[in-house]
Amino acid sequence: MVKTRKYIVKRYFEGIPKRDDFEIVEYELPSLQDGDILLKTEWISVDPYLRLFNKMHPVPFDQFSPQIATVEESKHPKYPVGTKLLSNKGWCEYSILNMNIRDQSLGVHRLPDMNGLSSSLGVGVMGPSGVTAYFGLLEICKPVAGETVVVTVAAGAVGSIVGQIAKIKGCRVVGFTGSDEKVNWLEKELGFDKAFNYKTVDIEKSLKEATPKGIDCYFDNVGGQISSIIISQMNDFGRVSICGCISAYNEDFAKLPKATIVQVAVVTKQLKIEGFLCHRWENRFSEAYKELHQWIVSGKLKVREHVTEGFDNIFDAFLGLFSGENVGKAVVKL
Ligand SMILES: NC(=O)C1=CN([C@@H]2O[C@H](COP(=O)(O)OP(=O)(O)OC[C@H]3O[C@@H](n4cnc5c(N)ncnc54)[C@H](OP(=O)(O)O)[C@@H]3O)[C@@H](O)[C@H]2O)C=CC1
Ligand SMILES: C/C=C/C(C)=O
Repeated sequence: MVKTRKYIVKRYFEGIPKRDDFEIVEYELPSLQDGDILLKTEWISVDPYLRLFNKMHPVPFDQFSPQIATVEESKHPKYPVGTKLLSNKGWCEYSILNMNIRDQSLGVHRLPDMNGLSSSLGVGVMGPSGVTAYFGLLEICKPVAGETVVVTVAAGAVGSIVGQIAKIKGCRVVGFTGSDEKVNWLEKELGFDKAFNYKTVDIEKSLKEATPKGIDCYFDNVGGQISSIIISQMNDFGRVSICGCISAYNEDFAKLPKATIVQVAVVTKQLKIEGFLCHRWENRFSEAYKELHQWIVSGKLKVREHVTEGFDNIFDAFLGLFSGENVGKAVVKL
């Protein structure tokens, strides 16, 4: 018998998530049945969308999130001991999956070939964050060399990849982020042409100065007033990829502060604005992994992880997303 622990959401979040919205439950897993595999979790991803989709299930529910686990015992011939899987099994130490009766909501995938890279990247650049940046930028913004790309939440898991892909494609890249340390990292290490701390600069003025040829593409991770300002400064036929709006996730959507309307700019500049969920390109993920991997090993794409250690610290790692603690992808090592 294997003893395990998992986080259960016992109450919906109101405002910023609180530790006692969760309960940690310890229990024994049953013995394996035909088709079952026993998974030992190695890496857990904490993501803004856990906040956004908090009310998707009736409470209580097991906290979902991407995680990487290794098969420790197997009663399925195609998943021998040692196989590494990415799934949405969430915040738990061990779990059992039946691979004959596949639960689609768990999104179980074999880890792509990491060729020597850390398996933790399977929840980051070689996983959901990578495909979000890759397809969200290339398929929706379709940046062309010489164009100007702006990205918000630029030092995060998705934004830091977006900016670097745009540079690889020959664009001028401007990023907004929440600290001077992050600004330095973007400019000095990732090669952004310009980055700003949105907490301390005049956004409208700084953006104008940093984009002398205007803005052709905007990758929006944040929503709110900063996005309205960026959209209002776009060039004719600009493209906006709406990836997320983290500035609103802890707010009551019915009482959100007003942001400047963007319709005037959208109509007069004939902008294209499209939201997306990364799963849209699921059947093309391998294409993205191949190219992202090549960029990483050739040194064109730099990857940074913000690693928290230990099952008991998962909640703190999650909360850190909303105060800007992480630089790069936030992951928890079990
Ligand atoms: N559409 C899709 O399929 C997907 C969408 N997403 C979205 O992409 C965005 C980025 O996610 P991800 O890269 O994983 O997370 P990050 O690694 O970027 O972590 C969160 C960061 O958000 C910033 N932040 C937090 N609260 C606020 C706020 N109130 N205002 C402005 N910035 C804030 C902080 O950075 P800072 O210091 O810069 O403020 C923080 O470090 C999110 O909106 C997420 O929902 C992610 C994955 C898939
Ligand atoms: C799958 C993730 C979606 C968002 C909006 O974060």
